[in-house]
Amino acid sequence: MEPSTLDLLGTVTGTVVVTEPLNFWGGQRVKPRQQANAEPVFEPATGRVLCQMFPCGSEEVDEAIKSAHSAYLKWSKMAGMERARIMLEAARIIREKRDKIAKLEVINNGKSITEAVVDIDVAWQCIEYYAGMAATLAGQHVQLPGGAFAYTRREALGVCVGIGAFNYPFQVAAWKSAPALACGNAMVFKPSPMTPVTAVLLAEIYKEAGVPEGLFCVVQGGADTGSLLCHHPGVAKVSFTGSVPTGKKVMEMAAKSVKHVTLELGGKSPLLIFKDCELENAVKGALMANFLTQGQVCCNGTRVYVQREIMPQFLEEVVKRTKVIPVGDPLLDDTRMGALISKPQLDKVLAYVNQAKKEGARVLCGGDSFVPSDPKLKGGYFMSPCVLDNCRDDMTCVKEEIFGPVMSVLPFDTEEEVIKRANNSPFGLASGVFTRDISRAHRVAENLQAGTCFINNYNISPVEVPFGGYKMSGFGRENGQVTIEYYSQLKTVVVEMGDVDSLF
Ligand SMILES: NC(=O)C1=CN([C@@H]2O[C@H](COP(=O)(O)OP(=O)(O)OC[C@H]3O[C@@H](n4cnc5c(N)ncnc54)[C@H](O)[C@@H]3O)[C@@H](O)[C@H]2O)C=CC1
Ligand SMILES: C[N+](C)(C)CCCC(=O)O
Repeated sequence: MEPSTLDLLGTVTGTVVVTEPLNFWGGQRVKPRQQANAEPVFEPATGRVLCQMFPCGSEEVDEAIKSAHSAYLKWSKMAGMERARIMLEAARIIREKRDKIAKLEVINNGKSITEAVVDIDVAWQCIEYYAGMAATLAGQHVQLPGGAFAYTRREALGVCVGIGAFNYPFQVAAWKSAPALACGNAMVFKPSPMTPVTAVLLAEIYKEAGVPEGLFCVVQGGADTGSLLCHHPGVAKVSFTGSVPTGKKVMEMAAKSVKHVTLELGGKSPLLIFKDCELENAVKGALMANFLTQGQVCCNGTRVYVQREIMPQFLEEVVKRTKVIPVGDPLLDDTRMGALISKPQLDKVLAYVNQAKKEGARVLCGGDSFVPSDPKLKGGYFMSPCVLDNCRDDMTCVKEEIFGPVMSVLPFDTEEEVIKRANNSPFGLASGVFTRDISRAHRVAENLQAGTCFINNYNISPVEVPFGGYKMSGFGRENGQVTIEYYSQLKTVVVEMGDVDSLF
């Protein structure tokens, strides 16, 4: 019997099997055309197969894009207020189904339910926020000589493609689709092949809210399906979230037909903790900067620079708190850290810890695979959160994005020195500073080369503020007013009121 993926309340880890089709276009779930190349999708907390992911081939991608295009023709002609009303309804439905969506997200992603609930809240807030902006889209009127004038129209781009990473499956689908839809576009979304099960819920919710059929489509697949989308002539824009190497490929593919591109890529963000900080907040900030979603967060502040005078107190406190983070069944309310996304990801992160040891870092806590006492979690991809001391800027753990719960702590002496060291990275997604000196805080924020700087907190990303990278962390933004510009184009209309003054 096919369980309904939204009939989950009361379920526990290790019990859900998803058999319903995970593609969505033409206003409904679509069965995969072929069973070839199926990939098992795992429940990270148990290592059990949750479902099969059947990648879409070129005919399916084509169908989805055609379906999105016909919806775009209707949607883009509607008034912003009309679009807003439907988007607000979608936000309301997400709010209503929040706990069930969060539960499925946990089962597929492995993060704690406490975090997943916040993710789903951020998703509906994002849709609500852009619903509010849909009716504000407007052009300018420009008076010209002789009674002539011009006006500008802010128009949709067409069919936009969203490609997501595994760490925030539902939220990233909302972050991309909300501004896209507000501007009058349609979207074809491809989730990560490791987390295919929740994007289709968003598609159903948009449909229930009243969008034209095909406006938000979901195609499943990995790199091959992704490149079909990036090469497709019917696509106007690709918004990509993922790693730097894949981002480069996406940009290259999009360049062939000059598609618009937004790239939200990886990071190795610095967090600067000055001796005049409020230490307890700085410690809490460092934990928030490193351990959300088992450390698999692009904007994490994984290079923690601590001013030498307060290093002993900082380390003592941060290690004390890291050691007591409850790791285990992600569906339990008390759990604060669940399982990493996959066995290969867990092995990769553990290998980074070993490499760090070889290069001279000292493990102050964690860094080992972890087997919870509950027997059903024996096959899960858990590890104990890790703090590394004795780090230097030239170590692998300080230079490369680990994408796991590993914090590298480094001492510094002066502001000038630490800014230079913090900026010495090809990445530039986020950064943070803890200090009580307000001039220093703003000076540091000005001088750090990153798309975001958090002052006296970390990893707070309200939908009202832009999020995105500098340097190799990408370009374009998500969230905030400015993202409207990344999902729309400006037309200038020039109007003559007199006779044509021809030179010929
Ligand atoms: N800046 C941001 O907002 C975020 C960045 N990331 C970054 O993503 C990485 C981890 O996520 P992963 O899912 O492992 O990244 P990934 O780059 O392996 O995959 C991301 C997405 O790209 C697709 N893809 C892979 N090859 C493709 C190709 N040739 N053409 C088109 N699409 C292709 C994948 O199927 C997946 O949907 C980390 O580096 C992390 O920092 C993750 C989350 C947020
Ligand atoms: C939600 N937040 C801010 C912790 C992370 C969002 C970026 C990402 O998708 O990794």
